[in-house]
Amino acid sequence: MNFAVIGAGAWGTAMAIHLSNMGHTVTLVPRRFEQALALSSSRENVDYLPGVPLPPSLQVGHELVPVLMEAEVVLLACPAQALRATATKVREALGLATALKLVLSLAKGLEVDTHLRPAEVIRAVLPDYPAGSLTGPTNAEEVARGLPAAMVLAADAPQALLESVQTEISGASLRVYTSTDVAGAEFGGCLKNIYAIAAGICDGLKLGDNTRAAMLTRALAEMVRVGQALGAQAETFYGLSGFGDLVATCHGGWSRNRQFGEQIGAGAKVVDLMAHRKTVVEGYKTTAAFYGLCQDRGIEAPILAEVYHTLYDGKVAAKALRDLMLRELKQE
Ligand SMILES: NC(=O)c1ccc[n+]([C@@H]2O[C@H](COP(=O)([O-])OP(=O)(O)OC[C@H]3O[C@@H](n4cnc5c(N)ncnc54)[C@H](O)[C@@H]3O)[C@@H](O)[C@H]2O)c1
Ligand SMILES: O=P(O)(O)OC[C@H](O)CO
Repeated sequence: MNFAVIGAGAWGTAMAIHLSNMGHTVTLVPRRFEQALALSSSRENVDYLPGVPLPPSLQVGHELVPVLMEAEVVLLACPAQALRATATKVREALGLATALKLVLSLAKGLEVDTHLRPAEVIRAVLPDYPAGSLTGPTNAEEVARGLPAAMVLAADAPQALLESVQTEISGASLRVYTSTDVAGAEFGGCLKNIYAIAAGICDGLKLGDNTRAAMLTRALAEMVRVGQALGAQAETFYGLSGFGDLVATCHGGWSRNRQFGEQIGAGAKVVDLMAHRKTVVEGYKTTAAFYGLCQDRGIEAPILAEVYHTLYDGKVAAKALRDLMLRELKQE
């Protein structure tokens, strides 16, 4: 199959490496021309995924027009806040002669101004193509190194198309499940970043395993409540895109969302952390988006609300935790 991966951060690069190793025709298209040149010459993404060589068969492109003439599946591998602009570039470069069958987001965040999920953003920009997300517990470096992982392919697309893409992406190192609950799969991937920040805050405050277990369990309950209230199916949150990604991200020493929370728990200022970032922490803006949604719709999400107050209102993390602990008591 012919894949175009638009965006060459850690995750786009890792997926391009995986697909290329599966024998597919893959073109990785970085945002900047200089990055395309650097990747082509060094055959390594030194900025975002150092230490993993690009397979010789992986093509690095810069011009979208020729790439999109051949691509059957386009993976949009940028931060959530850049998804609309990236999808717009795709729309502008798509000619009448295109093989395109499916557009997938790899991003895990809501668009902060509109509160839209990734597939909704894609659909708004590219209404003529089936859209969805490829999501789940997948740290880029592990996927790039071929360590076994599993994911969910959720899209509003004909089942035969979903199954054929599932087959093409799956192999001994990546097992892909399909889902038609696009909202549930996407909400899971977005929400877990907020709770990974919360888990990191607990680590930064030097709390124990009991705190972490309590936080994760209540976070899952909150994900189900928020997701269901927004139209997703509860059971999706117990799968790879929900529980699976929550566990991976909250435990993973590598997770940028968890590390960000850990620094806040240890006393760092959010503005300072955001000012010096090169890589994306999706949970930061996505917390604001979900907080707005929950306020608008009257959805009770106390952990999410405390993360919001910690990130945006200068609330001290230890006070946020204490307020969660001292909420009114209730049945589980
Ligand atoms: N890294 C992972 O392990 C991983 C795994 C699964 C999903 N994701 C998700 O994939 C998405 C991309 O993450 P990543 O890890 O590849 O990011 P990254 O932090 O490694 O790189 C950021 C990328 O975004 C690009 N970028 C920054 N601002 C942009 C803009 N305004 N317009 C277009 N592109 C812009 C940069 O050029 C770079 O390619 C995120 O939503 C993330 O949650 C990441
Ligand atoms: O490093 P993070 O926190 O962005 O997490 C990356 C992936 O979403 C894990 O599945």
